Amino acid sequence: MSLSSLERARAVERPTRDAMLQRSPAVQRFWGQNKDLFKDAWTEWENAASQRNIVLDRNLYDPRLRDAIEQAWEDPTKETAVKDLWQEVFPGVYQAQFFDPEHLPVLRDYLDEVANADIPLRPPYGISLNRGGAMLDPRSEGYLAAPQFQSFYNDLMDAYMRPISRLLFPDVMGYDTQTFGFSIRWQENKDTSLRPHTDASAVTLNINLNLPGEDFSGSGVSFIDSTTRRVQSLSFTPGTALIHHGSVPHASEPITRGERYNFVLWLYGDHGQIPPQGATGGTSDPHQRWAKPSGQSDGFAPF
Ligand SMILES: O=C(O)CCC(=O)C(=O)O
Ligand SMILES: [Fe+2]
Repeated sequence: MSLSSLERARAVERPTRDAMLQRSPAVQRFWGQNKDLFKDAWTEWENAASQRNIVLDRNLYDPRLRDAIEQAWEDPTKETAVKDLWQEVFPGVYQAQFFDPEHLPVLRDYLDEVANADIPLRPPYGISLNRGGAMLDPRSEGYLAAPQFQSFYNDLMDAYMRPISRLLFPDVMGYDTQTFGFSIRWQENKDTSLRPHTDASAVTLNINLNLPGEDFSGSGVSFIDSTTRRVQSLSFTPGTALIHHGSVPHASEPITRGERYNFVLWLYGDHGQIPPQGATGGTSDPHQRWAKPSGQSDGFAPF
């Protein structure tokens, strides 16, 4: 009897955490050789599993953000309503309510089902290996290839993140064709913090996925002003997001109690290009900002 893709994906022997941390060539081969198998397995899982009744759609967004975004797509000259929802909370760092806390359980239930699917998922290992996280973009090996998730992710990147980035950071225009993303789960005594760093992105959107009442202690993200050296710690409430140039130095402070969940999403240009330091951005008009670039993914993954 022949096994289904889902059964075969579940049966594949997985690389150890040590091998992943060492980035051994065998790990690379593992993801490369099983790429199509895992993609097929996610499709099969989607058609069969208990998450069938979970719908990932625009109801997840904060209603004010969703309305403003939808109006701007209809009439880009109304884009200021989107910009007005973002507050500059540190030089070059903006905050807004992004997902609706009341609807976040839908996304979190879905991600729990993903974890239970028992299909190998590659955790993010940019700066350290995060146990509870997953790669989200098709350019990444071992990404979350479930079709429903992918259409939600694509809409988030194309309809929300890119125009918001262009509005807040005019220099990002043209350095935003490529998408990249991962999820993180911060846990006390496990994956607790990240040292100060910059991201290899033109722009980074960091969206909190904690549910109302799902509290944690510590785990702020501190930002460093490159000009004044001032440091400020920013904290997340359920569904809030921060957006900043990847070049703004930041660090994840230790989590001391509970868990914090988030999506970290990047845009950058073809071949990993980011805007030159100090660029102010050319002149683009609203209709150019509210448009999806025609190019394809260049397949380049920063990590
Ligand atoms: O703690 C956070 O949410 C920030 C994570 C981060 O900076 C990164 O993954 O590059
Ligand atoms: Fe970062």
